[in-house]
Amino acid sequence: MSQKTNIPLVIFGPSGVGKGTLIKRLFAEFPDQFAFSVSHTTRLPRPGETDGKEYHFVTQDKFKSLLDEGAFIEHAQFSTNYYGTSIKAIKAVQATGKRCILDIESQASTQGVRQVKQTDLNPVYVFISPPSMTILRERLRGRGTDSEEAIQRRLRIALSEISYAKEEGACDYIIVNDNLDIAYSKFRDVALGNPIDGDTLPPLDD
Ligand SMILES: Nc1ncnc2c1ncn2[C@@H]1O[C@H](COP(=O)(O)OP(=O)(O)OP(=O)(O)O)[C@@H](O)[C@H]1O
Repeated sequence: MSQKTNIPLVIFGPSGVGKGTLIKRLFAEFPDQFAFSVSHTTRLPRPGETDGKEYHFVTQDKFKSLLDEGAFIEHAQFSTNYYGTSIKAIKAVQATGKRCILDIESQASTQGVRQVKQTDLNPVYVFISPPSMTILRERLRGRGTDSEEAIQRRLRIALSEISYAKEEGACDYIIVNDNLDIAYSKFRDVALGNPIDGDTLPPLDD
C-alpha cells in the first residue's frame, strides 16, 4: 500500500446522503484494503456483539479517563452514552496495511470533523453532498428507518453540516451523490488515492 493510501479517510455529510451505501460498496469491492476503526462506547453490548469487534465496551469512568489522557481524536455523547474514536484504534487498522475509513457519526458530523482537525491525524476529508434538499428528504423517507419528526431533525442538522462544508478548507473533496454509480466511482478513486475532479457544492437552498 502506498503512503498516500495509508492516510485515514474521513467521510462526512448529512444523514441519509448515502455515506453508508458508498462505504459498503467499497468494502465489498476491496475487502482487504479498507476497514473501520473500532470505536469505544459506554453503551452496553447488544446480543451478539463482542468487545473489541463492533466496539470497545468501556465503563463511563474508563471512558472519562481515556478522554482525560487525550486518547480520542473525536468523541460525542448520544443520549446518556459516550462514543469515541481512539488514535490507537486507527493505528491498529494502519498496522494491518488497510486504509482506515472514518464515517463520522452523522448526528454531529461537523462537531466530530472539527475535533479531528484539532489533532495531528491529517486525514483526507470527503464531504458527500445531496443533489438537493428535496432529494435528501426523499432518501430519508425512502430508507424507512426514521419517524417524520426524526427526519425533520436530521434535515435541520443537515443544513448546518452543509454550511460547514461551504467554509474554506472544510474538506478536500466534495462528491455529490446524485447518480450512485458516478458518485461511487469518484469515491472509489479518492479511497484508492487517485486524484479526482471534485464536484461543486449544489445550492441546496430548496
Ligand atoms: N445515489 C443514490 N440514489 C438514490 N438513492 C440512494 C443513493 N445513495 C443512497 N441512496 C439511498 O438513500 C438512503 C440513505 O442512504 P444511507 O443509509 O447510505 O445514508 P447515510 O449517509 O449512511 O446515512 P446515516 O448517516 O444516517 O447512516 C438509503 O435508502 C440508500 O439506499
